[in-house]
Amino acid sequence: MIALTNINISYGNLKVLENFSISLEKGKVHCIFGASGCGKTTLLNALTGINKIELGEKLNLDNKKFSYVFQEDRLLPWATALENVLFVLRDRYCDEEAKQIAEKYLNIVGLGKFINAYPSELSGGMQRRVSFARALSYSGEVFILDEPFKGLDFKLKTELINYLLESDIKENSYIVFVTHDMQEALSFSDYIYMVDGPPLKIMEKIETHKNK
Ligand SMILES: Nc1ncnc2c1ncn2[C@@H]1O[C@H](COP(=O)(O)OP(=O)(O)OP(=O)(O)O)[C@@H](O)[C@H]1O
Repeated sequence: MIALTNINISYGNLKVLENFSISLEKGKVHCIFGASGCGKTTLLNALTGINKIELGEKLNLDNKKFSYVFQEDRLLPWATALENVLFVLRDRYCDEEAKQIAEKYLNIVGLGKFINAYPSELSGGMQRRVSFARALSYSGEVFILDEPFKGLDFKLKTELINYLLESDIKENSYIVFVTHDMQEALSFSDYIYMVDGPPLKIMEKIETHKNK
C-alpha cells in the first residue's frame, strides 16, 4: 500500500489539500473524478513529490519510481518522438536496448511510422501518444495519468486501456488516473473517487468490482 495521511498543500491563501488522506492498492486502478480546479492535479503532484506537502505523512512513496502522463504533454520540441521516449531511458539501458524499448512502446501506441517525427509534425492526439509511450517505457512502480486519453479516438483509447489492464503493468503497479469522462472511469478503474473542492474532499468511493 502507498498512502498520504492528513496532508496539507496550499497556494498562498488557497488550501487545496487540507487534512486529506488516501491509500492506494497495488494492482488496482484508482480514478480521481471531479470538477475542474478542485485539486486533482495537486493531489497527483503530492504523490510524486512535485508539490511539497506542508503537513502530514507519506507512506512508501519516497523511494518509488513514477511514470507520469502529464496533463500537458511536456515533449521536448527539438527532439523526435523516438528521442523523447529515449530521454527517460538513457540512464538505465545501453543505447541499443533503450532504442528497442522505445520503439516497442511507440509501436504499441500506434506511432511506429512516426518515430522520427518532431512534436510539431504530430497532431495533438499523436503527441499525447508519445507522452503515453514515454510513461509506459519508463515502467515506474506508480503510474500517474492526468487525463491520459484526452484527444484520443475511441478505438485507440480502448486499445490503450485494454493494454494497460491486460499487461503485467497493472498487476505490478499502483495506477492513479484523472479523467472527466465517466465512461473512461468505469471501463478502466477498480475504484472511482468522486471528489470535490478545494479543499479536496472524497465525497464517495465507488468500487466497480472489475475482475481484472
Ligand atoms: N501553481 C499554482 N499556483 C497557484 N494556484 C494554483 C497552482 N496550481 C493550482 N492552483 C490552484 O489550485 C486549485 C486546484 O488546481 P488543480 O490543478 O489541482 O485542479 P484540478 O482539479 O487538477 O483541475 P483541472 O481538472 O482543471 O485540471 C485551482 O484553484 C488552481 O487555480
